[in-house]
Amino acid sequence: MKKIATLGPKGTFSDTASQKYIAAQNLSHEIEYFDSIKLALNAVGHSCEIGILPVENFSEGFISLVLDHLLDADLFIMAEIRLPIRFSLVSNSRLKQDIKHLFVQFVAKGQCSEFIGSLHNVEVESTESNIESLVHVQQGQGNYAAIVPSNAVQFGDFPLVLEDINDYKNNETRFLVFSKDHTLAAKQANTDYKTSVIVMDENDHPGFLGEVLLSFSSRKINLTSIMSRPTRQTFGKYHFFIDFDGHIEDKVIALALAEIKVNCKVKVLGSYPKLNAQS
Ligand SMILES: O=C(O)C(=O)Cc1ccccc1
Repeated sequence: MKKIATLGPKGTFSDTASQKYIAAQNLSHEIEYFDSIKLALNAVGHSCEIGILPVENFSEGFISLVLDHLLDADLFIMAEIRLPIRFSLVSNSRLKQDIKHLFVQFVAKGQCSEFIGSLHNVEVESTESNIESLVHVQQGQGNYAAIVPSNAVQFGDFPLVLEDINDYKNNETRFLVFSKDHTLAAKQANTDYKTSVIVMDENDHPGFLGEVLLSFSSRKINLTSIMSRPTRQTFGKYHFFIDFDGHIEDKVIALALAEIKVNCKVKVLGSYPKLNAQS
């Protein structure tokens, strides 16, 4: 049976995103859970055909670990998934002020930073997944607490449950569906597409970014995000992750990319249906 690699264990937001994708696409894939985002990414094209991992939170921005993996790995983006994200705090203590040790997944930390800032004299420990945080409290001492997906806890599970502790009420995370297979799905009519590329300035030259942006703006191509990541070779050199509206097979997009390729290396990560929050 074909497999999807995601961040485990069962019950993580990545699991929820994977289940959502399986249902929407009517897939019969089995989910294989990994202990970290990195391990799940590494499994794509090996034990699993597909990987589904978080890439961007609407308040915190991109998860660098995932972007950096895309630089080196030969992965293709097949789809995006958007998921509403709500966090609760659970604790074995009855009172918030009795909490001494907090477990929080490293992506969740930034999304609940105001709440975490309201805790005093608490040791904060990063975890790999929100369910790992939950398990620490289920198995741990009285003064332990964890930030967990709200749908992972039920009334009465813990002496203390504080709901909706995320900094922004309409919190959302975007997940990407990755594969090693670069075959583009046939472009559907009446579907809005988005394309992701990495632009690398091979021969560092003045005006590089301005030229790239002009190739898009002069053709009225709408950029939806631009993000720089250090090349990790030397200070001051960056790769640019650029998302824009349109499909790689659209004439204007092909022309823009051909122009950019004259001076820069371009890695196309994929063209996939663009989602809105309700999708
Ligand atoms: O740990 C999880 O549940 C994940 O899937 C990672 C994550 C963390 C915070 C927001 C979205 C996804």
